[in-house]
Amino acid sequence: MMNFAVRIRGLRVVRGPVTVLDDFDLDIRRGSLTGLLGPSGSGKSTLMRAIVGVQKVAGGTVEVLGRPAGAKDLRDRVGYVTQAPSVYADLTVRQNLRYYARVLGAPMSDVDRAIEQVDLGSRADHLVGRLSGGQESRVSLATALLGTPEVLVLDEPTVGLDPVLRVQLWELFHRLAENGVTLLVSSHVMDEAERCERLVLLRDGALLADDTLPGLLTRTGAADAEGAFLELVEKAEREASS
Ligand SMILES: Nc1ncnc2c1ncn2[C@@H]1O[C@H](COP(=O)(O)OP(=O)(O)OP(=O)(O)O)[C@@H](O)[C@H]1O
Repeated sequence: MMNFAVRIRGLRVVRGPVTVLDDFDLDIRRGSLTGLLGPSGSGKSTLMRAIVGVQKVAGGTVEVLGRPAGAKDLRDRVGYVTQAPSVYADLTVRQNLRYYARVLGAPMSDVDRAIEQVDLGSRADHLVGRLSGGQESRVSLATALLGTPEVLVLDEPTVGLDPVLRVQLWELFHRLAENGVTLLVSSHVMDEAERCERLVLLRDGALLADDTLPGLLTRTGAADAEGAFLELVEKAEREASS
């Protein structure tokens, strides 16, 4: 049994004039909930795109569930939610999910289950175009839960959500991980870090840390994830200038 859901070695991604990731390595254990943190522009979305196989890469290898990222047979095993809404405004929540279930070949019984998981039961027959931004992003998330994927890659799923909903979504992520799903969840909100088993900190496309929160706090002497991140940034800058 392979222990890693994602294995990345020597990944290099160039977008336009920018080398976003260079000689990048990362392993993600199966069934883990990993937070991908870093400031805007640090390369989080690019890394996620490489993992789901929609990013052109200039070098290195990305393996997901033992297969090359983007392989055809990974299609229904890997769920991906981007920051841009991917659902149809002129369809209801349920119609959107039925459509995606059909495209993915997922059972129709998944539709109501996914709607409940993102707590949109009371909005199931509302047009997506009439929902709030946070509700709409939960519809996108629900589409990724269809077909019970083994790996979920979620790009800032909690942006624009109120604190109560954020907590509920993190509880859902934990439940999924307990059931063996591997989750990679990006955020630029450091306090969300405290909800992950493992934290991957990115800065300017470089891996600043890949550790547990307690490990990070011990290593940096900081009181919280934000402090640890700042300490690691300063350390990297000291090393770069010496
Ligand atoms: N289509 C593109 N063409 C050229 N450069 C790009 C493109 N998309 C992103 N980049 C550059 O790649 C770098 C990383 O971007 P990326 O979107 O991966 O960061 P991010 O950490 O996800 O940021 P955010 O939190 O703002 O989404 C940035 O410097 C950005 O300017």
